[in-house]
Amino acid sequence: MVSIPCSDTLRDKVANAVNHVKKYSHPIILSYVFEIKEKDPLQIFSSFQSAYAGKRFYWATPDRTFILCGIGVELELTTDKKFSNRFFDIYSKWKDWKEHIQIEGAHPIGTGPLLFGGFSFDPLKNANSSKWKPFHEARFTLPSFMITKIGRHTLATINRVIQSTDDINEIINHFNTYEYTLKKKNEDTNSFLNFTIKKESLFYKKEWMAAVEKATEQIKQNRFEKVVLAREMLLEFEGSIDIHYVLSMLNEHQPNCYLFVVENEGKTFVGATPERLVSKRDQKVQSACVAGSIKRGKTVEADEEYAQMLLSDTKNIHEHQIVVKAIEKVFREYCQEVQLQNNPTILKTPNIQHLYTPVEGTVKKGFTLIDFVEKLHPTPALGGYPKDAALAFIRNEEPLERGWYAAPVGWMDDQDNGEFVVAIRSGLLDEQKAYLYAGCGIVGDSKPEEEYRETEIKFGPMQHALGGKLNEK
Ligand SMILES: C=C(O[C@H]1C=CC=C(C(=O)O)[C@@H]1O)C(=O)O
Ligand SMILES: [Mg+2]
Repeated sequence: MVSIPCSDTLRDKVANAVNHVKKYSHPIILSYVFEIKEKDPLQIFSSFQSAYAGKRFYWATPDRTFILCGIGVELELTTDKKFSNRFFDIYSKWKDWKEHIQIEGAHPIGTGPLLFGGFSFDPLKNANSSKWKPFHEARFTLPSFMITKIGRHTLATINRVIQSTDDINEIINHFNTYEYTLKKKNEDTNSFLNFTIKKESLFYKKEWMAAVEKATEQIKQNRFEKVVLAREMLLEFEGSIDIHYVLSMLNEHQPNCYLFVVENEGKTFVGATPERLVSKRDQKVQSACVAGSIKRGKTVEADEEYAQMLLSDTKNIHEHQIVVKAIEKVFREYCQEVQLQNNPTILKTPNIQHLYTPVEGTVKKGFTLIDFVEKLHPTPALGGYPKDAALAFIRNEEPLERGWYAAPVGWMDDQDNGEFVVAIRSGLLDEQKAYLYAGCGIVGDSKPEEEYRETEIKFGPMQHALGGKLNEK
């Protein structure tokens, strides 16, 4: 098992890093990666609750074979730039840092210095509240330390940003202390539901239904083809929401979904989304078209019947194909080879089933992960088509601030590997309040009542994780 080197070697590495800082007049990220005894990342997440609450993140893939748990904030990159600039501003800030990174230890993808964070859905939406303010138009953090679970392997990363004025002994101490903490820490971390829903508020039902009606009329007049309209639900609690409880519930009850948690001081953005925006590993990029929905059946037979109905439903196929067309276009432009199947299959989550078309490609030279994020966001599964007309409609008609809901959330490393999901089936937790979000794709033959019912199903996973009801199937 590899470890932090003995103090003499570590002292040499740190001295080297300090020299680099002096030579280039730029701080450096020194990153140590080593394998540790198998640990449960959920336990790690919660065992740092008291000392690091507000400074953690969590990420798990749908099959849970790749998990990240970040603790502490070593570096924070934010931007309040509008439009696409929010993507490129973050990218260029990270690019500056990439010249000043030193990694020690074998570091498979998903270990070493990586940023975790996300982007706003639409910087042009007027914010009437300060609800999402600390999240900025984009915010990414480099954790002080991180656990990466890859299959059965558990790896630890300890990061330190070294400034020219830093004391060598203090830096060495940083690595030794975190190494000790990571290897030893193993508290009992069971948590129980000790908060209860006091009040549930749904806003603007009439206005939302009217917006759906208006959208279908404009679609029929060919102003645009599709728009995604979302709703907000506010839950108020007796007692403080325990994020470890919420995350454990999502982990257990939302298989087949990505899990993400972004803590930002007093606020936490959390969700269990089935939808990948883009993943890039070396030159391979993958995305997924997830749009078109139907409920789960109570029996295997009923469930299959619903799946077959969805696969042949013209309204849902249309809703889905608009997404396929848009994602395919980006892949054809940025990739040299593109693979996608002709017909959608079914993606089932415990609450709902979706039409699903995965897309894969080999990236053309010169295009980066952020190029894909920028170009894809929002896909017509979250915004609509054409993009600008749909966004303008959402901005004017949707009675809520999306913040980071339906926007890209994920991670990226220093070698341009990373993955972003679209942050749906999610909520913003703010002390004793939780704001939940759910939307649906509106096309010409959408019926407001049916779309409303679809959003009710989509609120289900977060409502349940917060101690509320699990939508009956
Ligand atoms: C916008 C959401 O779902 C999207 C993703 C899958 C299916 C969708 C649909 O069928 O309408 C939506 O496009 C949401 O869950 O908040
Ligand atoms: Mg739909």
